[in-house]
Amino acid sequence: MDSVKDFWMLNNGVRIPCVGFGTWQTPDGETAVQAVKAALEAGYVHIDTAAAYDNEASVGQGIREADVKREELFVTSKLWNAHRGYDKTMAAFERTMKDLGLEYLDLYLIHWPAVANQFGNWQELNRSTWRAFEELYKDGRIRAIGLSNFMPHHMEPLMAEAEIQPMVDQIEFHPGQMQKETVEYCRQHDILVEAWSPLGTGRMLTNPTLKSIAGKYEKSVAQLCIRWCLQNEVLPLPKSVTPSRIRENAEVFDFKISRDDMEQINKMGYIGGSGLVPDEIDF
Ligand SMILES: NC(=O)C1=CN([C@@H]2O[C@H](COP(=O)(O)OP(=O)(O)OC[C@H]3O[C@@H](n4cnc5c(N)ncnc54)[C@H](OP(=O)(O)O)[C@@H]3O)[C@@H](O)[C@H]2O)C=CC1
Ligand SMILES: O=C1CO[C@H](CO)[C@@H](O)[C@@H]1O
Repeated sequence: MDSVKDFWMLNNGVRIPCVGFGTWQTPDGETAVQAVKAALEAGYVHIDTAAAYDNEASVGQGIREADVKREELFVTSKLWNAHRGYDKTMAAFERTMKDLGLEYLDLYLIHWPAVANQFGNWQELNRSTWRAFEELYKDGRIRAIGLSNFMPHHMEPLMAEAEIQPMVDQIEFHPGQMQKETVEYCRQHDILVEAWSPLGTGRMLTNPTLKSIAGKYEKSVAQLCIRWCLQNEVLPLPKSVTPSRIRENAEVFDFKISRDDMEQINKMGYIGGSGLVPDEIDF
C-alpha cells in the first residue's frame, strides 16, 4: 500500500479505499465543508458520515466543492437506531441522499444493533432493515451494505436469514480495544472490519508506551495508531478538522511497524475508549 487511495476488496468485489476520513463531531456548516475539502485535497477519497452526525448536507457540499470525480470517491453513511424497520429505513435513506446531494451511496451501515427494550424486537427490526438495505443494493442505489457496532451475537440472527451477507462491520478499534472475537468472526465470514475512533477520539495520543514506540519511527502517535490498524488489516477512519493533522494522518505509508512493536501494542490492556457498549445503547 502506498497511499490512502489504495484499496481493499469487499466480499462483493467493490474496492474500498484503505483509509477513510471521519466526520463525527465535525460541526455542521463551514467547518464540515472545509474539513471535507481539506481531506479530499490531501488525497483522501473515502468519507465516513452518518445521519446522526447532523452534518450530511455540509459533508455533501464539501464533496461537491472539491475537485474530485464522484466515481473516484467512496462515501459511507449510517442508518440511525430510531429509523430502523423497512419503511423507516427507505425514508431515512432518501433523506440522507438528499442531504448529501448524491445519486448513489458507496456503503450504508446499520449504525447500532440497538437491542434496548424501547426499540421492540431488535432481531426482527434489524432483519426488516436489512431487507430494505438488500433492496436498495439490488436497485443499484448502494454499492455495498454493512453493519456497525454489531458483535457476533447480533450478526448471527441477521445473517441466518439474509439473502446478501454484510460486507463491512465498523467497530471501535484502537490500542487496548481490539474486539478480537468480533474481528475473528468477521474474518471467518469475509466481512471487512473498519476502525472507528482509531485515535480513541484523541485519548490514545498521550499514552507513554505509544509515544515511545512512535518516536522510534519519527512518527506521531496518531500516525502510529493509523498504521497499526492497517497492519492489523482493519480499515482506519481518523477524524480531524485541522488541515495539518488531516495531512499528517494520511502520511502513514513511509514506515512499517516491526513485528515486535505490533505485538507490544496488540498486548496493551485498556487505555481508554468511548465506553460505549453495543448491548447498552438505548438512544
Ligand atoms: N460507527 C460508530 O458508531 C462510530 C463511528 N465513528 C467514526 O469514526 C471516526 C473517527 O472517530 P473519532 O472518535 O471521531 O475520532 P479519532 O479517533 O479519529 O480522533 C479524533 C480526535 O483526535 C484529534 N486528532 C486527529 N488527528 C490528530 C493528530 N494527527 N494529532 C493530534 N490530534 C489529532 C482530533 O482533533 P481535531 O479534529 O480538533 O483536529 C479529534 O479530537 C468518526 O469521525 C466517525 O466517522 C466514530 C464513533 C462511533
Ligand atoms: O458514530 C457515533 C458517534 O458517537 C455517538 C455517541 O455520541 C454514537 O452514537 C455513534 O455511534
